[in-house]
Amino acid sequence: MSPVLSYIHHRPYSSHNQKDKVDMSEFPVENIRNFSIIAHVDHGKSTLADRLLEITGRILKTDRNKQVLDKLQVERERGITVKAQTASLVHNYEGKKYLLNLIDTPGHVDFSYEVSRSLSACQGVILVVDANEGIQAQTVANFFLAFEAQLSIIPVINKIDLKNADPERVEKQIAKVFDIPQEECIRISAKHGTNVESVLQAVIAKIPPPNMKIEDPMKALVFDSTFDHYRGVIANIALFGGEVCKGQKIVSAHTKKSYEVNEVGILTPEEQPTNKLSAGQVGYLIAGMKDVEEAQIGDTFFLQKHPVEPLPGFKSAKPMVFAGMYPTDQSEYNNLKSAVEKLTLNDSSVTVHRDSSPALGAGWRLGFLGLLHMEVFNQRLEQEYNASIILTAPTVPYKAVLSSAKLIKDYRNEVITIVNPMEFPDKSQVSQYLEPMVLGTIITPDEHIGKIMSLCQGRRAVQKSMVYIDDHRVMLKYLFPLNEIVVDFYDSLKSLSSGYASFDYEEAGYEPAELVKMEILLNSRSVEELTTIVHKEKAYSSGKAICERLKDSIPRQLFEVAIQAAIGSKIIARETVKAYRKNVLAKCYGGDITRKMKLLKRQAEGKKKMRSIGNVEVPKDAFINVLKRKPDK
Ligand SMILES: Nc1nc2c(ncn2[C@@H]2O[C@H](COP(=O)(O)OP(=O)(O)OP(=O)(O)O)[C@@H](O)[C@H]2O)c(=O)[nH]1
Repeated sequence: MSPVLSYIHHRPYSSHNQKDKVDMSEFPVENIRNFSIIAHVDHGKSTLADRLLEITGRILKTDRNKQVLDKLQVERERGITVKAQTASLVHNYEGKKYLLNLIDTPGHVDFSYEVSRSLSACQGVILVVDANEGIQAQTVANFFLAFEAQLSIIPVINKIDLKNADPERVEKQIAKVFDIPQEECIRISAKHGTNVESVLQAVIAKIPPPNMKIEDPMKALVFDSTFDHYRGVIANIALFGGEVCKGQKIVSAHTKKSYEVNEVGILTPEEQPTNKLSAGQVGYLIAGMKDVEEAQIGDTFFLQKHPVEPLPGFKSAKPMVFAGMYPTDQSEYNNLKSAVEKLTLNDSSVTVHRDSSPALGAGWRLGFLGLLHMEVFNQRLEQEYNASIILTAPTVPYKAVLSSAKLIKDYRNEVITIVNPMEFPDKSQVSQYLEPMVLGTIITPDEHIGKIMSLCQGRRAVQKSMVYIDDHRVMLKYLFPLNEIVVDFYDSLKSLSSGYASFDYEEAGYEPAELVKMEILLNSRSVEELTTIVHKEKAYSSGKAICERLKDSIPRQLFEVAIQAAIGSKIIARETVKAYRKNVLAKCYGGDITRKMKLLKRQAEGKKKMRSIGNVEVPKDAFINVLKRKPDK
């Protein structure tokens, strides 16, 4: 982390905040607005949020404060928002003072679950669209989330300063796809601050104040929660009625446990304690909860003396991608366990189940929202907890309808879900396998349609619709088997379209499929991390490709290594790595002992990054690389 980043990371907000304490008593409900900014990745949501924070005096106009709402190190490095953050802003308009609660939302397709939960605390959204790129797949997905939640939508065309900006064309797209009149669009440059003030005015004028009453019993919706080592769980809440203050006894509708409130306050975006939070307001609450499970997202808190009907929660996040995770060295198990526990405290969308395997020892089977989510989690474990891990091939949740003979023997449910390829039931016990499907939206300039259609066909997808959103851009809908898009579909799509096509997807149930378990063998020993469930039609090509790629990633050893792909006892592909000995001392003529020692030490360190399968040594990072197909060109 650069010194500037570390400054932001640890002390995100300047002392400017201290002078500017927000007095909550100044804000009756009609002067409150709760809103989110939604957009396709990179269309400028965080930049706009920063500008809004600046205009309202929450942060200073310096480069150091750039993208204040993107707090995690991975977010800064990857330039994506992973976790939603909240900030309360004060703004004067037409002689009145308003409290504007901005709830930041992540933009990537993997995190659309976070978007929908942020929206539940809002009455309106700012829909940001890039003036050059126009409407993209996530713009469409996010628009419909907001539309279905019946929120007011303020369309904003950003980056009008760009040379190729064409705000008029984007306004026409918005009118066509979303049925929003062109003249409602606000043209801005978030980067330069141009016209950003009118966005704030639109928030006040067009988004209704929350329709909630202080006289009603206290009802607080938990829309996010984080864990702090000193203070326990910090729950972000939106008050749908009544008031809550320090010292009161509250109850969780979900766990039925009661707590005494230690602190309430608003986020500016750092925590600022207040005397109380009232109906319509958004803020945080601390009540001695030790575990994020105690403040589940979607839960309702109420006062012990005044029980209420809980608010409708959200659908809980459904993991779409599963992988096994094991410590490279079993003696590291306990350290890794505590790192996984700490990380999942702040990311309740990861599911964790203990797992063990004869080859890899004790570990976990983790469920993620998507592959990016999995990579971000992995990166955080390595960066923040210095953990060294082995990840197995990601798999999607398949289902199997067990045949009656098998059912009678095991007293089991008729349909089982398989998240671990090692537990894939044999064909003889199954009457039907099912695979998860998704409905994908692709938006692309029309010159790439041909290549994209053949990419989709190659992924067993079925086209559902094709609509022109303007003269040159097309929106395609396809039904995909989830397995076909999980690993590298997005990379291929980007590379085929020179980066211009965008993609988003939603769940679309299950369909029958011919599935088989494919094992990879190294000198006849199965490599558990590479065992996958594949479609029968794809087994040969995928087995062949994995063997070829493994051949490139396995260094030559003292003996010959046979790499094979097998379905049951049938070998479907084979490659061979010829024997060879790498003599690291070969370059070391003469008798410089310290240099020899150095080279041997380096070789030993290299070996630590290897995993032995039987007597074959495989570099650890070979596993995930081997599974990634090369982007189709
Ligand atoms: N020229 C120009 N660039 C902009 C403008 N607004 C944002 N950008 C740039 O666009 C890129 C993406 O902006 P972000 O604000 O990080 O985008 P985002 O939508 O928050 O991205 P996610 O958080 O990953 O969803 C950055 O390099 C910004 O500097 C603008 O008005 N004009």
